Amino acid sequence: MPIRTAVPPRVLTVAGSDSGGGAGIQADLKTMLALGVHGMSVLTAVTAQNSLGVQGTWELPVDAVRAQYRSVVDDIGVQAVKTGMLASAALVETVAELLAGTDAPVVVDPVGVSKHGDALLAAEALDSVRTKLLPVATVATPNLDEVAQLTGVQVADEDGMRRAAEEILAFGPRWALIKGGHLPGEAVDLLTDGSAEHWLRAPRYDNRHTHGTGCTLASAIASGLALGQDVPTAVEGAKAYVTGAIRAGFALGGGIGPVDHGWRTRAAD
Ligand SMILES: Nc1ncnc2c1ncn2[C@@H]1O[C@H](COP(=O)(O)OP(=O)(O)O)[C@@H](O)[C@H]1O
Ligand SMILES: Cc1ncc(COP(=O)(O)O)c(N)n1
Repeated sequence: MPIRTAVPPRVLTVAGSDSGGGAGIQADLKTMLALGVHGMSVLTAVTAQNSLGVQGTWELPVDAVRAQYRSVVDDIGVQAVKTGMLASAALVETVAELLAGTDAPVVVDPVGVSKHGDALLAAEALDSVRTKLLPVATVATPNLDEVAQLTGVQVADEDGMRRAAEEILAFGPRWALIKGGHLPGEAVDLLTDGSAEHWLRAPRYDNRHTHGTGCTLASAIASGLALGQDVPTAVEGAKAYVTGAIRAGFALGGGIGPVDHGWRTRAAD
């Protein structure tokens, strides 16, 4: 077999580790593999986590985050970046400062609380997310709890999603993707840059195994951007991927199981 010379686009996730393998760094790298890009990681925190909740969290020192980022960017290079759990104000500010220096598109998933209600971001870090991290985002992907934390807007319907998007865009990201996964009915998300409005609709699967949906969606968007897609195309492809992964979610553990990142390669059963 000839030695391959072409290289895939490279995508970097800056996020926390989920020992259960459903969310965080693990979800991000699995998504990237499934979507045909080379995934790389800057670890910000380690969680002891499973389908029942988060049993422990350990943050990495800011120097360890800076060093990982420099190792990846200075040698291998990145075509897109995704951020997830950043844990503390110091880590949010360090990551925002590093990303201010990249030309690559940045997808910010402003992770606040896990599906089980465990805090993944210190309350005093919210202001750094608003003023330092969101301004460097190409796309910000808050869920409705994160919208409430960041803007105070309580979304109950699609008009509320529009209001939420305006408030998120005011912090400076180029696009806002407001995820309506926590509303009843269809799984509806709103993508907007303040002028164009794209509504993404998918059937809601009555599947409680949704651990990692937000991480998966944001990593899939970053993968699409690295492959050269524009933002609406990357978001549309990511929505289709996460919808399939939710539909195929695994009943692992005694609580909320993970989505199936490999659903496209697994035979239907
Ligand atoms: N039960 C479900 N069926 C289909 N899509 C869903 C379901 N729950 C969430 N989604 C979709 O999954 C993606 C992640 O949304 P959400 O669960 O709100 O994010 P997070 O994981 O950050 O809380 C969104 O596109 C949302 O519409
Ligand atoms: C390390 C880490 N990062 C992110 C999430 C959010 O994922 P979810 O909202 O699906 O619990 C998580 N639970 N753990």
